[in-house]
Amino acid sequence: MATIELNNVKKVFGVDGAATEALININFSANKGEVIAITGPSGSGKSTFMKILGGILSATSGEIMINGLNYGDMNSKQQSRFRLDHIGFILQAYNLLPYLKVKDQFKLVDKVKKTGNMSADEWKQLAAELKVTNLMNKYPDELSGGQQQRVAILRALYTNPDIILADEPTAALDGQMAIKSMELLQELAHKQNKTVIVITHDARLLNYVDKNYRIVDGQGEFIDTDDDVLV
Ligand SMILES: Nc1ncnc2c1ncn2[C@@H]1O[C@H](COP(=O)(O)OP(=O)(O)OP(=O)(O)O)[C@@H](O)[C@H]1O
Repeated sequence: MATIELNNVKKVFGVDGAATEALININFSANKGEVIAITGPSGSGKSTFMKILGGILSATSGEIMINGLNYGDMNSKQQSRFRLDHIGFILQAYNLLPYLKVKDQFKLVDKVKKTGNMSADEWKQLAAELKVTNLMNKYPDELSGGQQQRVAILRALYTNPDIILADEPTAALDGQMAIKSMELLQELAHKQNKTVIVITHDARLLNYVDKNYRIVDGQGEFIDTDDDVLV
């Protein structure tokens, strides 16, 4: 069974004359243990696709199945709980809370999700790998973009999600750290059987993915990962 399945998904923003068809007819599936790149030109629908996948945005029509459950059948409370338990988001805006020091971002997670998070040892080890150990007493606005992005990766992985949705997770990182982060995501998929879906414009990262789902003008298809068509 696929972990994620989208059938005939459509998303229209606005109404009548002002309507934008961001996604026209999306059919997509992802399995456990896979890293899938989402590529395509600017404005083609990639972020919209990712938001629908993560339940941040609802589809205009179509079916979204995650871990065998129909997302559309859940009420908003069930959807929030499902997201917390199963999905790790690494978004462009880093989703760190501005009024909390880095270390307190994790304490907050412990309050809302009391079980199943990383152990203290796992957390320390990953923090060291991502080079964020010495940033724990800082507020997000005291960090560079790359530092915020690395903390956001740690924060997203802290809950041990089985699905990781990342919107350009390496955009603010230097080359070496970008590769290291992709290796980390690939390892999580291949060794821990997680599903990793990554929007990227960076051709180098295609070396770390199993499939490339390309979206153009709201329509998507799987293409060969050797075709490094990104824009
Ligand atoms: N909240 C919104 N309201 C109205 N239109 C929107 C909204 N969000 C996105 N769109 C439109 O939907 C289309 C797809 O946008 P989307 O952000 O998904 O593209 P993208 O492929 O992620 O682009 P980029 O690579 O530049 O981030 C665009 O035409 C965009 O203007």
